[in-house]
Amino acid sequence: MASSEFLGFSSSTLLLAALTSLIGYVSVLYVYRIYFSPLSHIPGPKLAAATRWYEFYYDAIKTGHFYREVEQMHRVYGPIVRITPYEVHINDPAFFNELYNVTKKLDKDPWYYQWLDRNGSIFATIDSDIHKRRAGVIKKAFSTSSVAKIEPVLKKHFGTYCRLLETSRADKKQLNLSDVYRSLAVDVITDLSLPESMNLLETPDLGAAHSAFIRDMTEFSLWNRHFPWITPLLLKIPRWLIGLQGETALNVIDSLEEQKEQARKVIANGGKSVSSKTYPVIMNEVYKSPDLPPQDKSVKRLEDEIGILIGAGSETTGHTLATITYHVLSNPDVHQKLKDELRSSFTNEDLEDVLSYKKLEHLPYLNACIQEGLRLASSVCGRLPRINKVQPTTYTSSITSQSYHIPAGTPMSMSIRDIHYNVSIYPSPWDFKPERWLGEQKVLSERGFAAFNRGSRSCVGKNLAMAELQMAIGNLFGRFDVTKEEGLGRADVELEHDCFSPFTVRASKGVVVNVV
Ligand code: HEM
Repeated sequence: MASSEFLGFSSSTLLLAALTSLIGYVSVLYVYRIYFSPLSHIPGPKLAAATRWYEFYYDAIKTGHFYREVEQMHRVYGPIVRITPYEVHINDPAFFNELYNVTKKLDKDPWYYQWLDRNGSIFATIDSDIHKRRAGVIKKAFSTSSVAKIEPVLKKHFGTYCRLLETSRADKKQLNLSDVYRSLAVDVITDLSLPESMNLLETPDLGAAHSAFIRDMTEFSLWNRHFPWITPLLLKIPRWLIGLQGETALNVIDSLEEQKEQARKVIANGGKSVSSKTYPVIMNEVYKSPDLPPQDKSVKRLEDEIGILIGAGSETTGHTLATITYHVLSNPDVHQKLKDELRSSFTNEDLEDVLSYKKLEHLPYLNACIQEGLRLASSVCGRLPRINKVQPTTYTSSITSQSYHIPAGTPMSMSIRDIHYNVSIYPSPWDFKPERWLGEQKVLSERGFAAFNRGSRSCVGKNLAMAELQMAIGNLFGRFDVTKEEGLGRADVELEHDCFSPFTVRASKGVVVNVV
């Protein structure tokens, strides 16, 4: 047999046959997906309906730009669009409560939520029943009464934050609050949940390297969504080889290893606190919980939970705080009103010490600024796909009254940002207007508010987050005089890359301020 032949066929004949088969397969798939799929009646661009490579291009190659395509699809095709061969996206505030509530037991979409390779965390747990079991312990730790008990922990970390502001004032040195806010949130969440706290605000770079690591890892993970073998494979590559890729790749690997180490410590100590922590440490509580089976206490599952607590607890809070700070400093009237409220509500003696959230939670203007910041920041910008495994769903457009049948098993997603920027709920949605949350407009504004999502999969850290937002903004504007660094602009807080968390343009230096 000649080397260029196989079973009597020449190599060129074989190549032609392979090519013809491939073209045939792709054509049949295209025709099926566009004309015969159970989703073929849902409007949307044909290319997006034909192949997931469309999303891949904007999501992975263009780093989190698919959201822009989805927004454009809605402008062209209306409130429901087929954004991939398998998924529909809806932009209609009237449908939000139907999709995200406590009564319907919807699953999360495994394809979408696998991107961080944290599949054992409550965040990425797909099945609603397994989620209920796992989330119980963590929800208890963040209930209003539990957050009240950890006030001393908050005061300690916000004390460090206020000292940094004082030092910055004394040394006349600018402060990058984008980094400081993220690090502050990491210090709080790691103190509350891990055997060892990270104390990033006590490091020379105030945690800037950690913020960079979270961003690099999250952006890289977009590729993992499309090729879920990438992260597990990366973790098998020897450290020296990864080192050839540079510092960033090493930082990612080292931080992941550190999280694994913390999980091992929880197990090795049998869930007992070995540090000076006198309050229940969340991961210890998870490990000791009688409600969880042994498989829910493996190193990998604890490690997944730790990674998510750190990421979810810091990026969201950090981005929201940076957004509020930028907008308050950019609106002199708002800035003045906020300072007036804070400074007239406390004595000089009160203002010498860290203001606790218990003193701040009832101040109307402060909380209006926070609500408005949560809305504009929409710190979870990723779409949130849910699946009803059992029953089909009917979506009726609140605008055209047209109904669409969505088969059981279809991922259906909505984006919090779409609701928060809807003109019928929030007129001039791009403007920072704390007044929306006061007086008569408040009812409508609150009806649309979804920063922490709604229903059974809503944010478990909401109470902690609110306390942190109140303390960070209340202390900053109540106790310090701050000005914007020249050049600071809206792009420094605006969503550019949707990595589930909103990331700004890479060139941004963050929200840099002077304390005067
Ligand atoms: C401004 C701050 C925050 C915002 C805007 C926010 C927003 C959200 C949203 C929208 C979700 C739902 C995600 C989904 O449906 O897939 C969520 C889930 C979650 N958040 Fe937050 N979050 C914030 C702060 C925190 C903090 C401080 C923690 C710390 C514990 C935290 C931990 C979590 C966890 C663990 C989940 C997954 C919950 C589950 O699936 O049961 N978040 N958050």
